[in-house]
Amino acid sequence: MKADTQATGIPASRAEPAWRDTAVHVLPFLAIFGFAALVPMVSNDYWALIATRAAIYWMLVSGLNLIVGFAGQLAIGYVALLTLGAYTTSVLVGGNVLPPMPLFVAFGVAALFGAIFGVIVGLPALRLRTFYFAMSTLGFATIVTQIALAWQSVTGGGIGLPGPEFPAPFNTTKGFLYFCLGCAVLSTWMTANVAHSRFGRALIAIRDAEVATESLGISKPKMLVSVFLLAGAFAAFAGGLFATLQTYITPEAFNFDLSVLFFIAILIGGRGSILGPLLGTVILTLLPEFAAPLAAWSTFLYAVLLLAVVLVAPGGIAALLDFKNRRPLQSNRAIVPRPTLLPDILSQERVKTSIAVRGIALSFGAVRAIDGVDLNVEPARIHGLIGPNGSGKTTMLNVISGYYRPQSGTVMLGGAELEPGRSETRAGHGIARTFQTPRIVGEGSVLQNVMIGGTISGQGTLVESMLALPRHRDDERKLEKAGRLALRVVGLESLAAVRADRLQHSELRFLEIARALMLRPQFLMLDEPAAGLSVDEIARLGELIREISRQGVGVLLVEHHADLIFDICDQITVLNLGRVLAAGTPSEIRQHKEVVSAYLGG
Ligand SMILES: Nc1ncnc2c1ncn2[C@@H]1O[C@H](COP(=O)(O)OP(=O)(O)OP(=O)(O)O)[C@@H](O)[C@H]1O
Repeated sequence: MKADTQATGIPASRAEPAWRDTAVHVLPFLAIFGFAALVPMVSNDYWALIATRAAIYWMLVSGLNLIVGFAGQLAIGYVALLTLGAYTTSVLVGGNVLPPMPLFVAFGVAALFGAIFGVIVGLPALRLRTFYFAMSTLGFATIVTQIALAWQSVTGGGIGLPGPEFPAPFNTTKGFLYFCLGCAVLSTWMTANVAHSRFGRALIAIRDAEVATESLGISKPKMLVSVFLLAGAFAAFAGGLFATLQTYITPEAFNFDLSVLFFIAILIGGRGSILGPLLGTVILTLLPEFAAPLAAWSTFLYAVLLLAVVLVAPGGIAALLDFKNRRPLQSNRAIVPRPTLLPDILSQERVKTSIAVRGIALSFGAVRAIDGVDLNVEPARIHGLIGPNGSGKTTMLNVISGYYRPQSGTVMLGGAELEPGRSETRAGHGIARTFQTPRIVGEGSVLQNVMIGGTISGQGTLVESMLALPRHRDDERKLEKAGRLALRVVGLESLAAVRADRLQHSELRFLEIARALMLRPQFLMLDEPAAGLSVDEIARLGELIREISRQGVGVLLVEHHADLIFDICDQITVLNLGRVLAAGTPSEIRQHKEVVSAYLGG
């Protein structure tokens, strides 16, 4: 099992020997599960039952963690899926509706129901923002409980019904604990595999850098639906185990406190981690045992604990355990790109087509941001787009990259129109971009951030990643190799393992270029890449951009540094108040009277 001890959920460095890296990540899990396995030998049945409960809760939380901790979706009412699984298995095994079903078939059906309802509960996340989505999941939890109460002929209503019984050797306290521990180990392994895959990285990117995710061709709806399926199945399976543990279930067993426990376990554990939320689940399951007189106040206790964690360690348990990122970084770091390595990473297929922008107009209310602009981005050429603040440069870039839908005009690529307002389609056409304000996953390592750029090049499915099958391993090998190469190209390889939010602003700009290169782009659009860079860094950036274009890539460069623009561009378009003021070669633009007086200065 490969799992993390740091806040990102994904191992950052291979600098240490592989076995030591693996051991450091796996040992805490072995210790926790090993300790749980020893409980029946060193204690009584009561504590074995508590350990069983923690294992069942963790099975649910491990799936929910991908939704909350990784994808950042506030699914609070997940007790609904526990309830669904508990009633489905109990009803099917009990034969209330159909002839009694074999136990493990009933668990399979429950997991299937859980997957389907997991998507139904999750769908609002595609449209609703944060708290509205949280409310919708709570609403679902209430509906499920009400159905369990009202549908007496099947669920027994308020009186309830017996949970499914397990056959030997799992029909003893010890046997059932080991069965649940086995399920918990399996769910940890599967979710850790997802977390360490291109899917896990994409989920974190959806959470922290959604706009960048779209530019890399990652489909948020597809990603979210996949994890809703997975988490729903895990939660319903856990529900079946919960019903067995309870021996008899009534709707009151599935109260709001449980939903809060699952959710807070992830928050105090730390976003984007597996070990943190596992520890969070264990702590919250044990808490009422050690604070028995306060058991009725459990929600209050959870809230206090959450508040304490937010105040003392905002990154949760995972951040406390992230020792690697406490080491000080070398100061006076110089970024030294290696443009000569570019042929190894860029696509060798050269396109002859250009991006042709015709008659684009876009207003924001009364502000006419772009007013009938034409321009071409040609392969192997650098096209500079300059103009005063507010002249429409970034808006133009956003129209080409599909973030804005223009009110009129077209963006063509080799004779075919690029779909307006569909940014996630551009990566597939080989169009990459960077952002005026770097959009990165701060809690992710530099290498992970770059690997996110290659997400769509992977071949394996989510299920293959979950089970660590060969295509997943192959994808990871290739992505890591390409990521390290991209970092060498931009000169950041020595920072591969460092959390991205520890980087200097100039380093983030080069990091975004490395991420864009992972798409092996035919076109690269750079939004003020020299902003905040020193003179030396700008010179190196210029050389890098020039070499990128020499490799056949068409570059659109939005920039305020006139020296850089005139130094490296083949063609320049000057915008003013959303219109083309001038277009031509650098020497033509230098002599353009209006440009000189309006923008370059006398
Ligand atoms: N999302 C938006 N909503 C409303 N107005 C916007 C929006 N985006 C841009 N604008 C307006 O459109 C105009 C063009 O903005 P844009 O950011 O494209 O200019 P720019 O040339 O990139 O400026 P800068 O060099 O300062 O980045 C400005 O007046 C800006 O205020």
